[in-house]
This record gives sequence, structure tokens and C-alpha cells, in this order.
Amino acid sequence: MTASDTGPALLEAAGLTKRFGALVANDTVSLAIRAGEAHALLGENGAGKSTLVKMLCGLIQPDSGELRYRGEPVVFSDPATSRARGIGVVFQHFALFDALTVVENVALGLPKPEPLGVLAKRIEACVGRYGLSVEPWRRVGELSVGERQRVEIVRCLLGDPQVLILDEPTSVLTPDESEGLFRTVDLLTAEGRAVLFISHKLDEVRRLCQRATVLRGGRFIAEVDPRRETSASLARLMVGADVPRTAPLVAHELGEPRLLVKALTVAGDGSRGSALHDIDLEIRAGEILGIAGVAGNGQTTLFDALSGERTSDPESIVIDKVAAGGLGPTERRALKAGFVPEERLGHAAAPDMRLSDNVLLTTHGDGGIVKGGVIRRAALQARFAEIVKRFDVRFGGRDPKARRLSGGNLQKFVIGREVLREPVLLVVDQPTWGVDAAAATFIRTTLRQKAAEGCAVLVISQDLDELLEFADRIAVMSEGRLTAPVPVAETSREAIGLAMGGAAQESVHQGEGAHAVQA
Ligand SMILES: Nc1ncnc2c1ncn2[C@@H]1O[C@H](COP(=O)(O)OP(=O)(O)OP(=O)(O)O)[C@@H](O)[C@H]1O
Repeated sequence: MTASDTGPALLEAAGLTKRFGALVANDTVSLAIRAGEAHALLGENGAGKSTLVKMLCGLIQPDSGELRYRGEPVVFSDPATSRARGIGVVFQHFALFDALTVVENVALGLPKPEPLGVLAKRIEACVGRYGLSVEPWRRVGELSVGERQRVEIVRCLLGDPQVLILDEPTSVLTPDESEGLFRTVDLLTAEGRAVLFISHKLDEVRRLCQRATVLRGGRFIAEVDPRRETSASLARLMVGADVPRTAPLVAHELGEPRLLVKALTVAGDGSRGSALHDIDLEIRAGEILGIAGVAGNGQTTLFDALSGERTSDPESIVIDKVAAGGLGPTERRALKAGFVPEERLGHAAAPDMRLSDNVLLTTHGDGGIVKGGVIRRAALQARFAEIVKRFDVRFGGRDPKARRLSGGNLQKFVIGREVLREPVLLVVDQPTWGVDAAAATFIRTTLRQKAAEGCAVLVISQDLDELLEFADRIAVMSEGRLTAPVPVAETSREAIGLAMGGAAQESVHQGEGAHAVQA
């Protein structure tokens, strides 16, 4: 299908403006989403994409401008009204209850109650039709982020939406899962539905979408056919200038082991993560170890075990020569370890606390900011200002609550907060989730610099290309076990992909991975 032969406009924004205090988050923005198309919404972090989406679904009201549905002016006073008219949204932050099953969560969002058995059958039918993999009777707390996202998508699809809005849906997915989602999107558009696709992954946008609207600084910049653009030309439209590439690797000596993990075994806790079996790894000063894997294979438990949210045998985790397995997060931070969890809102940052107080959350044990139990406000403000400046964290106002930040800007803030603590060990789960191309480059370059300065860095990421680009060695997590790490130069995308599927438990060396499958 070409951009010109897509159907009539289903949902239109005509000159929408939204202000937050002095900040104009959307300035007379127009957008038309047509029947049968996948339409990308592009822009840097803070460009105003989420604000526009929130107006399209009635979560917030525009200050001026008009919404039209099938050519008629409409007012969506709340999300229930837009849902009833056929607009479904899957946000970056999921609204699911961990303690409930998938089917119970879906039931909570229904306009009318329905027996759970009947609903489970409807979920199974929807899952089959759109090629999604979701088990209705599993507890949401046991699900990976990727699985939770599929629950949210199914929940939306059960409402029979004509327009489905997906806010950065692939940032938490493996390449295979993303391909699965694209097939779902293709099926939906073939049925004449429209999909609005927000993503920072420009290759995907070019592969999936027939049209793209670009925002910059809250303003409409262009509507283009992304298939006729390059990733560089799209990025240029978003940024208004050329986007830098990741700095080349600076050769440096490796030092002492900063992190030693020995025979780490942790039971699954039934809510957040699956069990770990006999994990061994070592990261030396100056090194970046990447951990790849399909979400839900124990990465969350590994993060929790390393950060001290789950304790283990004291000797099973050694940070800078100190047995740390039995220590909690604050004690591990006192050893100069820093942790960036996957979920930035709610885990890495307290949504209703101001940003400066969120700085305090992980720096209260560092001598410079709290002394003798007293918060040194000036030092805290100085650190806050430094994070904002060095990591280019953009927001309206002086010190907003964390929940007011755009997703990518909050991610930059959390990374900056941990990096500026000058850690000797940094454990980062999904470092560039939701950040734009320029910020992702900046974050990877920063982590490399930290390694060059002698920090040991462990990066858990579902983005294989990211790991291949900036890790020194890669190991794969599969069913709670970790393959032996191998240097990036000695492995390949294919070998890692096979190990991610559990095909090669022993190693991700190029030859051995392929061999294991043939055997
Ligand atoms: N409720 C709010 N109060 C104050 N400022 C807000 C609020 N919501 C958004 N903003 C600000 O509006 C601007 C646009 O944010 P928005 O979340 O729309 O960006 P985005 O393009 O979705 O970014 P990202 O790619 O990082 O998700 C940002 O500067 C953000 O801090």
C-alpha cells in the first residue's frame, strides 16, 4: 500500500495546543490517522508525542484546536469515551495488577462484568487471531515486561478498536517478539484498522509504517512516507541537525575484578522473577559485560540479586572484594555500586516525588549530600543541576515530580543520577529503553567512558544490536542459567539468538552455537 492510497481519515488532530504552565508541549499540532495504515509518530524525547496521544484518547484536554473522528468534531472527555468510539491505547507504563491473573486484569477494564471462563475463551480467540502469545490464567506478577505488553494489547483488542495507539511498543521486545508484533500490526491494518506507532527505532518505522508525522519541540515538522526516507534523514527531521554516532571504543587495560558472582542460586519469588541456577560471572574494572536474553528468563531476578533487593549467600556476590550477597541495596551502594532498574517510574524513581528528592533516593548514603543525618540542600541542588545539565534532561518548571517527565527524559535522569555517584560497579537493566537515537548514543558513550575510567559495567538488554555495539563480552540468560561470556568479536547475532532460544546452553561462540543446533 502507498501512502496516497490509504483510506479516509479515522482520527484527526486539527491544530491542537497544550500548555503545561509556561511550557507549550503541543503547539498547533495536526495529524490525520487513516483507515488501513500504520502511522508513525516521531520526535526526540520531550518533543510532545505522549502529550498528543493523551489528547487523542481523552486523558487530557487540549487548550485549543479540534479532534475529529471520521470527519466529525468530537470531544473525548475521558479515556472511556474515546474507547467507546474505537480508540485503544497501549501506554509505555502498564496499568496491570501483579497479584491478579491476566483474565482478572482484563475483566477489570470491561464496561460490563463477564464470567471469567467466557472472557478467557475470548482472550484465547483474540490471541489466536492476531498471533499473540498470552496465557489467560497466569498471574501478571510472573510475566515479563514483553508478556505484560501483550496483555495490554489483548485488553485493547477485545474492545474492537478502529484506531490502536502503541506507545513505544518494541522498546521492551526481543527482535523475534518485535517481528511478532509487526505481523499483528499488519493483520490489524489489513482489516482496515489504523495503528499509530510511536517509536525511536527508525528502522522499524521504515519497515512497518506507510506514513510518519514528525514533531520537534512540540511543533509539527513534516508528514513523510518513511519508506522513502533513510534512518538518518528521519533523525535529521526530528533533531533539526545530524545525529552523532557512538564514540569509538577507546582501548584501555582491564583491572581487578569488581564483581564476582559464584554459584548464585536464587529461588523464583512467584511475582517478579524466575529462579536463577548456579550463575558464575566476573567483571573486571574497565569492562562492559552484556547479558542478552528473552525477557522472563531470570534477568529481573539477577538484577534484584545484584542490587540487594533479594539477598543470597554472602559469598555468592563479591563487590570490590567484599562479600555482599547478604547486604541490602543501601549497603551495596556504600560499596560504590550503582543500579539502574528496568522500570524507571515506580522502581528507579518515585513518581510523586520531585526530581531533586529522587536524587536523594540513591545518594543519601554518599557523604557529600547527607552528613550526620542532615541533608545538605545546597549539595543536593548542585548534584541535581549537574545531572540535568550533563545528561540533557528536559522538562517544564524548575523541579517537577518524576511523573511529569517524558519517558526518555526520566531515563536520562536515572542514568545520570547513578553515573554521577562515581560507582566502581554499575548494573544497568535496559539502559536506553525509550530514549531517542541521540540520547541512546550519549548513554552508551557515557557507560563506555565509565568503563574506561575503571568502572565494571553490567548491562542487561533485550536490544542485541546495542550489546553487540558496546559490550566487551556477552553472555546469554536462558531459563535462569547463564552461558559462559564470550568476547563480542568471537560471537554473532545468530549464535546469540540461538542461545536466547535455549539452543546452546554451553556457549555463544560462533561455531559452537551453530553446532549445538545441528546436533
Ligand atoms: N503533566 C505535565 N506537567 C508538566 N509538564 C509536562 C507534563 N506532561 C508532559 N510535560 C512536559 O511536556 C513535554 C513533552 O512531553 P511528552 O511526554 O509529550 O514528550 P515525548 O515526545 O512523549 O517524549 P519521550 O520520547 O521521552 O516519551 C516535556 O517537556 C514534558 O516534561
